Amino acid sequence: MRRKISGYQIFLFSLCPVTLVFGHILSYWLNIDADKDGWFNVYFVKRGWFWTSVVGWWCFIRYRGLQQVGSWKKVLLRYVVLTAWWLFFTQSIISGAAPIMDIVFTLTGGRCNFDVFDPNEILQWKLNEKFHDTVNRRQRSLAKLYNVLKDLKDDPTNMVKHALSRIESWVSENKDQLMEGNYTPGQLNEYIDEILHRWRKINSSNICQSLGGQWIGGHDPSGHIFLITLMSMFLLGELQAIGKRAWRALWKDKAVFEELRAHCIKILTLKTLWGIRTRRSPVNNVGDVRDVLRALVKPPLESAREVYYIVTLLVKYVFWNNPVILLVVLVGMWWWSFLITTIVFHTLWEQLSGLICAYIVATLVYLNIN
Ligand SMILES: CCCCC/C=C\C/C=C\C/C=C\C/C=C\CCCC(=O)SCCNC(=O)CCNC(=O)[C@H](O)C(C)(C)COP(=O)(O)O
Ligand SMILES: Nc1ncnc2c1ncn2[C@@H]1O[C@H](COP(=O)(O)O)[C@@H](OP(=O)(O)O)[C@H]1O
Repeated sequence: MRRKISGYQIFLFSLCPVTLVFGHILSYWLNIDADKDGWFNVYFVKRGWFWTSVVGWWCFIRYRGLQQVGSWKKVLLRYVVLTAWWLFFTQSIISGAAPIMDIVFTLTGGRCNFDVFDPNEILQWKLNEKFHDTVNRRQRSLAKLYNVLKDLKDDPTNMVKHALSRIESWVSENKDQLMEGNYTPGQLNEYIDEILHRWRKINSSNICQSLGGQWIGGHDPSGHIFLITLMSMFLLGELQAIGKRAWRALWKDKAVFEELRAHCIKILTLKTLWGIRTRRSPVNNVGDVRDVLRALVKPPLESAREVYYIVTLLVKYVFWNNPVILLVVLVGMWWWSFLITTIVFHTLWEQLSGLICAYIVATLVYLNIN
């Protein structure tokens, strides 16, 4: 018998593909800059599986409890399958072996590149502006490369020494003290490339990054699109099972909003220095200094107490009673980052391969959830 697909499942299975198409269309009109090193990307998206696991796991505990062994076994199995696929696809879990996305990249002609100097500037010795996309990243990569080359300085030729001195001068921006040698920038690039590839098997983007190299040339399935598709489908997929309970809990706590309103009103109507009437002395008709002092100290203390009540209420409402709010916020954040990736980063084919690899596995996992 054919199973009927619900409206929610249509949303679940179409969210990422539709966003990819939407983002691709937007990319023709929009020309935006996205900061790869921004806190949102570095601390949230790039550690996305961690946040997704914590929030998903917490929702599960709060809505299903740990007693119903039957239900958590199934959830755990789905979680393990998705986690294993994320690990195999994006991380080097077996020592020496590259993750699937990096194998695809190297098989299609990509490699770790060390074109540090501009080969066309033979006399000027300029840094290659295509070596990493921002000045900051270029400087950081040069610092890494410098440290690696320093460890290799026992190399019999003095080319390493030469490369080192040139990179050092760029890192410290002390270009005038360059030691001249009989090499062209292109030769030095080739040389750095050759010794590093000879010294170490650079088969993953992580190793390449740690040496300061640039991972370019092949088909590079988008890690962000892959990870965000997997994370969103996991969170939204599990929401199917806890959704009704979560929805009921959200409305059961309505009294909280009344309480919050009352505390906010209290803050807004607190008597300030200007609102307080001082008692006047019958002798010289001067205001009571104690009243003034009270007016200075009391309102801030009372507002601090009210703010404390508001924060406690909100934390209890969101984190303890309704963690589904965290889940929805997280999905919203992932969706936004996904959209930015589709507009700014990778080719369409690289976005599609990232999407398809995550989508197929997540769809198999969530098509027959019950
Ligand atoms: C709603 C109900 C949900 C039910 C959940 C049920 C059960 C869960 C059960 C158990 C879970 C137990 C504990 C969970 C808590 C913590 C575990 C967290 C473990 C981790 O994941 S730690 C590692 C975190 N690492 C990341 O997140 C890295 C992600 N980043 C990447 O993969 C890459 O940076 C990239 C692919 C995004 C980009 O790569 P590049 O292109 O830059 O190379
Ligand atoms: N939404 C986003 N916001 C900021 N940076 C993003 C991004 N999507 C992708 N990137 C960056 O683009 C590069 C390719 O991403 P990916 O292959 O994971 O899709 C990565 O750079 P870095 O690896 O140099 O940090 C990544 O951080």
